[in-house]
Amino acid sequence: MIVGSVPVPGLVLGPEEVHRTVRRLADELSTRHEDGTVLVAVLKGSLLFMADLVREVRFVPEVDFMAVSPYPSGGGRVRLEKDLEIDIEGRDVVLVEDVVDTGHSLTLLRHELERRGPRSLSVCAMVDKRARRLVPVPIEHVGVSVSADYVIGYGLDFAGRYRNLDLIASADPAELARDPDRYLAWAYARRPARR
Ligand SMILES: O=P(O)(O)OC[C@H]1O[C@H](OP(=O)(O)OP(=O)(O)O)[C@H](O)[C@@H]1O
Ligand SMILES: Nc1nc2[nH]cnc2c(=O)[nH]1
Repeated sequence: MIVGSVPVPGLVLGPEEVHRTVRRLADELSTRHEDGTVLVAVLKGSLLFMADLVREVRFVPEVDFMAVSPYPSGGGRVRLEKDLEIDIEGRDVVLVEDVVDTGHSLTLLRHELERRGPRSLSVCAMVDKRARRLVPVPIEHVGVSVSADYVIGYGLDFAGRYRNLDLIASADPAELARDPDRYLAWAYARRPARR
């Protein structure tokens, strides 16, 4: 979105809508899951989402973390950077993702978790960029589907910025590549007042 000569991101979900979305997803999970369900967050982007989700679910979750990263050679290949600490065989597992883009990361993660023999496995993703998908992969619980190419906020960064925002916005990656701080003033002006 361009206002005058200053490009600004498009708001996808404001802080209230983010919170409502997390509550809805937590309700969905709570109808299907019971105490002991393992919530696996994918680092680093799922940091805020996971922190909010565990406070909204109505069962006692166990939490663990994984991380993946693309091979430098590219081509959509992804490798596991950090593995779980717990054994998930026979457990109900929910993978908590901030965003699904091409689907390469989620495909690897689903495969990795499935082969360990969980009792059930589902995915809860805050943002689904469906139009960008290169590999079809199931997502059982979706927060918001967006047509944007690139989103920031609520865990999603550009060069380390914007993760700590309570909102989700679409942004122009070319603009961010030119100036990673481009949207900081816009974003910080929208931070909720401190309680
Ligand atoms: O569907 P894909 O194209 O594979 O993209 C999705 C991946 O991208 C994000 O991580 P990111 O690489 O931004 O790392 P970060 O969470 O550590 O910032 C997200 O957490 C997924 O793991
Ligand atoms: N920040 C950010 N990271 C991503 N990784 C994959 N897609 C995205 C996105 O839209 N935004």
